[in-house]
Amino acid sequence: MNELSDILLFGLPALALAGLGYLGVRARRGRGTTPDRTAPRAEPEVPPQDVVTPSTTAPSTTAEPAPEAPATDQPPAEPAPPTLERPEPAAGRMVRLRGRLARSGSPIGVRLLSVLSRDHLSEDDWDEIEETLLLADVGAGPSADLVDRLREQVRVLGVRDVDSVRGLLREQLLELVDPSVDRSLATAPVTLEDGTSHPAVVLVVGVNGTGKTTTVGKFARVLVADGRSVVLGAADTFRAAAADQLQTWGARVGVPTVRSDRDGADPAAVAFDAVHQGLEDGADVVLVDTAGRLQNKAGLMDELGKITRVLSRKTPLSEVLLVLDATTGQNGMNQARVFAEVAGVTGIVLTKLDGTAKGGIVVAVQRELGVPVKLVGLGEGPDDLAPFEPEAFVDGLLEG
Ligand SMILES: Nc1nc2c(ncn2[C@@H]2O[C@H](COP(=O)(O)OP(=O)(O)OP(=O)(O)O)[C@@H](O)[C@H]2O)c(=O)[nH]1
Repeated sequence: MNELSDILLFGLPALALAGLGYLGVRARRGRGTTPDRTAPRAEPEVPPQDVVTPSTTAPSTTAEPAPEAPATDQPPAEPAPPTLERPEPAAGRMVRLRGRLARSGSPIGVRLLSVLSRDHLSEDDWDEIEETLLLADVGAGPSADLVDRLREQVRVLGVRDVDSVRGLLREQLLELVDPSVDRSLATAPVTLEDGTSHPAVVLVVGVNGTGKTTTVGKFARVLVADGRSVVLGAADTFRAAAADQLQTWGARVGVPTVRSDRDGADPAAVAFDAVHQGLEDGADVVLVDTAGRLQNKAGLMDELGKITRVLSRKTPLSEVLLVLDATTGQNGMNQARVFAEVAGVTGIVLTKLDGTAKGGIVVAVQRELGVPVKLVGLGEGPDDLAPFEPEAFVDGLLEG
């Protein structure tokens, strides 16, 4: 009953507000609501929504040019809708990591190989190898395992030349990252028992500043590049600018954003409205950004618990992605544990992997949580989000 009243109290007003925030699409089509006054004014390139098709088909990536303004005293024509961006396909983006790591200074692969190719490997050398792995956040257990296995192989095979050592190291690192894990993202619409088709709902959680909103924006582009229709839900109602930020990301590729105009609105209500909108539009995927402030575990549990409860009453959650900042090391691991416990995480997005020598956190977080890394952030560019590929990752570490 409480939950029902939550929806009645917060859901309905937020639905109305979200209607306002729906980039003006309804207003422009003459359905009587007011246009979105909160669309970021500093973004003149944001197209009017009626250029965009927020429904089952992928938004057109080129907009029709506006007709010439008539030379009469009629009201001035609307400005020409700008061309929507055409995001790059996501396949193969991981290879960028190599170049990005090379710029980061001391990739672990270079350090490991320089020790491993010494003529006689002393105890100190093996300690140095283990220390390098630890500094890269591989974690104590996996680092010790890798050193043991390498020691054994080097002893048995007696290899010293750099190419053979590189081969052994590559094999061992790959085993730690585990290429056999299923890293696919559940973004296909789901058919419920009653035969109705629902959008895949992806909830994105994580601590502020890890790159959550940016990741949701980049992920929308990945999906659009793949021909999917997407609705964004700005359930990070704690920071008003986060909704603007998300809306701008979406508008660049013709994806609508459901948001509330009220600071501190109920995030569960906004998330609910986003899913409702996705259903109404027949969208393939609804991506929901959350605030996830980690002031205390109970607060987080309340907030995320309510969002998941309210959403799953409408449609099942397809993915809960935890965004972690690769540069935060052990601190990131502590956050990961709390979120995994609270939110039922199904995949990790590791951001800021560019420019850090701490890529080993991929191994640590997967081992600790038993959840695979599915996406990685490789920079601040709009298409710098890549599906995680173990081979390309290890090659990036070794050859960066
Ligand atoms: N170098 C780099 N920067 C990134 C990456 N992903 C995100 N960022 C940057 O990280 C900063 C924080 O990103 P946001 O998306 O605002 O973080 P957030 O977690 O949503 O933070 P809140 O909205 O405050 O909750 C921004 O400057 C992003 O450009 C990445 O993969 N690499």
